[in-house]
Amino acid sequence: MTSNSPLRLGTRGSPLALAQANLVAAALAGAGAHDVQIIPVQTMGDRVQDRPLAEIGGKALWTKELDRALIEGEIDLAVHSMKDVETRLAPGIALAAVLPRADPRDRLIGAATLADLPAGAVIGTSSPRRVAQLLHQRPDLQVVSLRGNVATRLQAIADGRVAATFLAAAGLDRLGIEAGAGLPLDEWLPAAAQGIVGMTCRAGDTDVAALLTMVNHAPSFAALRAERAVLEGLGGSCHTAVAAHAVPGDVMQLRADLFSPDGRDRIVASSSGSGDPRELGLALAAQLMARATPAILASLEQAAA
Ligand SMILES: NCc1[nH]cc(CCC(=O)O)c1CC(=O)O
Repeated sequence: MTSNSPLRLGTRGSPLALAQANLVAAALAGAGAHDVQIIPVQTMGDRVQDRPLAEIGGKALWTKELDRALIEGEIDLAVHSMKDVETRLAPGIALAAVLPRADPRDRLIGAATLADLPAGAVIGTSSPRRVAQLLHQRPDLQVVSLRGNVATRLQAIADGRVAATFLAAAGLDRLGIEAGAGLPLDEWLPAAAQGIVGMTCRAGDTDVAALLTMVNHAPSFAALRAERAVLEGLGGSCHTAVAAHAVPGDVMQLRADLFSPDGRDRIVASSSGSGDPRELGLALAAQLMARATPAILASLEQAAA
């Protein structure tokens, strides 16, 4: 990058991804980088919409093409929903900054509360975490796979194909869609990193890294590191039914729930500390692992395979 060439920002092409890219471009403009070119890149995750993410190869589907575009110098930074970014970054890729976290909660669409769902109702979601959390509280419900972008999933409710679904509040808010009821954090934890938009660049690209550091929101980055460390410690992937949420501060509060895939077993753990967020997350993962049931251990082994 030279000072008079545009900064090329790579993003997925979905409406949500583009909204997030625009937020990053606005933040960069605030830091003096006014010449930002947004470059949509199609990923495998966007192309294959009819099968669960866990089945078609996991989170790397969202990032691989953007990673390649970075490494090959087609773009200077990439913007990601951090919840979709694998725990281990690809070689040569660095996570440089995050925006201030948006609402981290899941929203239930189709009913005001989980208790309001009629017995046996059909719920659409393809997230192993949401399936397990739901069945833990409501084993009577039926779950069917439902993928696609936010609009597709809302349409499934409108069409009556499912009675309810879950969407991240952050995504709905960024798209300006008012729908659903936020699930309280004390009853329903979100995915690690939910609501956090991150910026990656080539490792060693000090010019871009310095610019991104100017827009970084340090408390959200700290929360992200703790939550991602929970996944790291579990060897977690998008197959794993795990939820984690950190509240940053002088003393960070971290909670995580780990479920068996059928939702029958749930391990809850929490901790707080003022040290390294990653160490806090790894320690919490160790606590969870020490108490994991046979069904949970089997699902973690399967996810790692
Ligand atoms: N898995 C798709 C995905 N990745 C990030 C978000 C929402 C935005 C965010 O969490 O920052 C969503 C949609 C959803 O789960 O409803």
